[in-house]
Amino acid sequence: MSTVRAITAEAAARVDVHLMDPEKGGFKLEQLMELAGLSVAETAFQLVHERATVETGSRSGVVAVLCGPGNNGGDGLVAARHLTHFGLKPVVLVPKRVEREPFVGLMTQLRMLGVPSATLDDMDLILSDAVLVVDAVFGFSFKGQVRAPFDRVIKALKSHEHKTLSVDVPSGWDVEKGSTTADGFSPFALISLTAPKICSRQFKGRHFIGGRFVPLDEFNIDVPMYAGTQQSVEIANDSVV
Ligand SMILES: NC(=O)C1=CN([C@@H]2O[C@H](COP(=O)(O)OP(=O)(O)OC[C@H]3O[C@@H](n4cnc5c(N)ncnc54)[C@H](OP(=O)(O)O)[C@@H]3O)[C@@H](O)[C@H]2O)[C@@H](O)CC1
Ligand SMILES: [K+]
Repeated sequence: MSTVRAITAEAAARVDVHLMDPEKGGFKLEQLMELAGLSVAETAFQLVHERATVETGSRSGVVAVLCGPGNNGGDGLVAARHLTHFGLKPVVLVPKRVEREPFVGLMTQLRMLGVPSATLDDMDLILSDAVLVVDAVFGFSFKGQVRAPFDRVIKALKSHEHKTLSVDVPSGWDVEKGSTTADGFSPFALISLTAPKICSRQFKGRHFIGGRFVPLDEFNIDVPMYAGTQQSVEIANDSVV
């Protein structure tokens, strides 16, 4: 079995900076976020269909997308937009609005598509109704103890972990140490962007890699073998080293 090397939070931030340096990577944040969000949406769509819920009509087809105040949250907003075009029914929950781009534009795009934006008061209802929950609350820049109002969000995610896909890092996990409590939040699926973070060595669920924009060999990262037009690849959950 082939292995995939995990990277530290610091290495992940370094890759980000390099990619967005006009003299080096030449990317804009919006471009990377679009590709990251597309890979999240593709994976979420696959998981919804595997669970045979949309086809049987037994559930609502609602995908709850919980978005935090950083770029992880931005990935969630992009994913919600793609999911609408894929024929699913996302509902976004953004507990802390960010009044700068690309967040403002992404929220406008969602409004134009008629994607509902829920409040914390609706959270429990929406999570219960959802066929899949996308956790885009915190990514590789999360530090310390979860602060309000996100403590409430992480607690609610715990109750729905059996149907939660986490983006990049299970929210609330230390990016290196992982879950710091034995009975902590443990999502059933994770999509690591670019490369798994160190904490994912302890992750036991279904593990995907997405964010297909890193040049091969450039950062000493194990870029997975994406097939054809695929934006994400599933890896064996004990293959992260
Ligand atoms: N190259 C790639 O792979 C790409 C990756 N991308 C994505 O970007 C993600 C990294 O994004 P990021 O750096 O903006 O940080 P992220 O983790 O979303 O959160 C920061 C926010 O959380 C807050 N916050 C922190 N700790 C907290 C606490 N304890 N309790 C409460 N709040 C806390 C913090 O607030 P502050 O501490 O600043 O007040 C800040 O607002 C990455 O994981 C991936 O998903 C793509 O979009 C682009 C290409
Ligand atoms: K997350």
